[in-house]
Amino acid sequence: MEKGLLIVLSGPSGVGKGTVCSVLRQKVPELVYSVSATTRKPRQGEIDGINYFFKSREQFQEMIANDALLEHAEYVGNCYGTPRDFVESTLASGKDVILEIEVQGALKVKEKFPEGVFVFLLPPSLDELKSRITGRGTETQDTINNRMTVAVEEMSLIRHYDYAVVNDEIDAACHRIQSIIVAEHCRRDRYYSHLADLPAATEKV
Ligand SMILES: Nc1nc2c(ncn2[C@@H]2O[C@H](COP(=O)(O)OP(=O)(O)O)[C@@H](O)[C@H]2O)c(=O)[nH]1
Ligand SMILES: Nc1ncnc2c1ncn2[C@@H]1O[C@H](COP(=O)(O)OP(=O)(O)O)[C@@H](O)[C@H]1O
Repeated sequence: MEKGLLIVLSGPSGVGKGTVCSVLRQKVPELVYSVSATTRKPRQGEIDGINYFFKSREQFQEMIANDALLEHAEYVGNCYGTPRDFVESTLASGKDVILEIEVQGALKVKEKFPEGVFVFLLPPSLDELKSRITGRGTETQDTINNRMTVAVEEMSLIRHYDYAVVNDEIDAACHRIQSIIVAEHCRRDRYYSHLADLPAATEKV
């Protein structure tokens, strides 16, 4: 069976990754979202196992020691990581998986899955980024400042990505990502055996 596509979506805090991902999941229900582990405290309304697997530092270290994470990174004082088994088994079953992760983790995934599709979500401007993260109302002023500093560093790594998508309008950004997924499937179809009868078919013409 063909493996599914691994789609990695990164972008600075507040750019709209979570929002775009949840709209994308409604539009493309067959796309499987990987739930990360984190040591960050749950925000109001976040549910363990749905938004994240919320872990203590000790539990997170244990996951690392057991090689249970495909990648992990520290981001503004908290640890985040992608559970390995879920991603590998879902891809092996032929389904597409989307990871919503920061840049350091994405670059580690790229080493292991160079065939992955790496998409960077950009804000229309830095001013708009700051007003989105402030408007969300989940972070203290200190955290917002730290995240803005990290955002600028992160954006300098965009050259490692295959695609840049500006999140000006949510639906337009989702549409662009859907187009990327369709295009990547078409690109990979060049190699796969389900087209094996094509030469025979063309010979007949
Ligand atoms: N490396 C890595 N980063 C992750 C993972 N899960 C989430 N992140 C990233 O960690 C950063 C902080 O996430 P979070 O605290 O939820 O803040 P938010 O993305 O601004 O809502 C974001 O850039 C996430 O994309 C993961 O499994 N691995
Ligand atoms: N295209 C957009 N236009 C305006 N606001 C947006 C857009 N995308 C996301 N937002 C808002 O920006 C804030 C941050 O979005 P969120 O998805 O939490 O970002 P991230 O997951 O990248 O940190 C939220 O309040 C969200 O409603």
